[in-house]
Amino acid sequence: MTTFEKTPGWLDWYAGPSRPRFRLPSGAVDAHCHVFGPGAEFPYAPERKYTPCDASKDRLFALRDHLGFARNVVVQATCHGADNTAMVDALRASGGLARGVATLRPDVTDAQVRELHEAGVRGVRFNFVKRLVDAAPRQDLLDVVEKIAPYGWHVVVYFEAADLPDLRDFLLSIPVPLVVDHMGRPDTAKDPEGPDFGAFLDFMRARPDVWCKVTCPERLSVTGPPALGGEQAAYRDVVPFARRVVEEFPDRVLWGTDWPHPNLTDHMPDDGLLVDFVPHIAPTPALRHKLLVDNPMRLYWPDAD
Ligand SMILES: O=C(O)c1cc(C(=O)O)oc(=O)c1
Repeated sequence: MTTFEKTPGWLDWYAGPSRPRFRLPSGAVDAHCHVFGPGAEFPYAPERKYTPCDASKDRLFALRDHLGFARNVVVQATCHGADNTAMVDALRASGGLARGVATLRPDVTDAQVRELHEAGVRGVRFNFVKRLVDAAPRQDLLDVVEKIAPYGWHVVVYFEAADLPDLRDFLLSIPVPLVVDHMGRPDTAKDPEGPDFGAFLDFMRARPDVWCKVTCPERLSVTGPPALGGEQAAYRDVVPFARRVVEEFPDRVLWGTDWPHPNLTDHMPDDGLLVDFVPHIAPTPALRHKLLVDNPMRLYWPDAD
């Protein structure tokens, strides 16, 4: 049995989250969350940039039920590299209530992609955040796209706002739908109406199949206050950014908890209070239903009734 020592300063997920005041619509999907290990069963990858606390599928499913979600989309975390075993184990244990996003190397075989598809994987993640992964050659990424395209998968992309100008043309050349993590990580100290976030909105306008996760206020907020201690006005500086995206692109936005919140250094949010953030960025019941139910179902469970 392998034991792992957490990265110094690692913040564990919040035990005992509150029950959200905002009642999620029936059938809501937590469209961005992860499992970590447990490391003794599913060892962390040698090439990882951090070693997390364990965050098992059982904990994830308990949180799903506690918060009032019906389904999860489990995104492969970089601490597991391209070994998708823990994520796939969660999908298989979910009874069809979880879909997945994998990390793949260009030498993946068609049989392996098919097996992942059968387990519930519907996307592949390309990570351009330098603190999380070593850069992959673009040709390798295009080779992966060629393998997944026949299965109707999409590409989830994670990048920092400063890297968008360099990545834009490459990303827009990828011939399958794109899903951007965490709004392309805007600098929320800047003006949401300014040129930097404008460049991100332009990127979304460039193709009708670019989607956006309006997630991670706890990561993007500069001024807080944190979602702790019953705070109902958490992360207010992030609201105008997320709301702009939700209002302009109501049919291609997704939301998720990001549990178990890798690499936070300031505080670990109460996930119940994070759910209470949603009505601030999606102010009407119709927008919330698209964000939490219709959109993720169209992308991840298109054949469900
Ligand atoms: O896969 C990960 O390691 C990862 C990390 C972060 C982050 O550190 O920002 O965010 C994510 O959504 C996923």
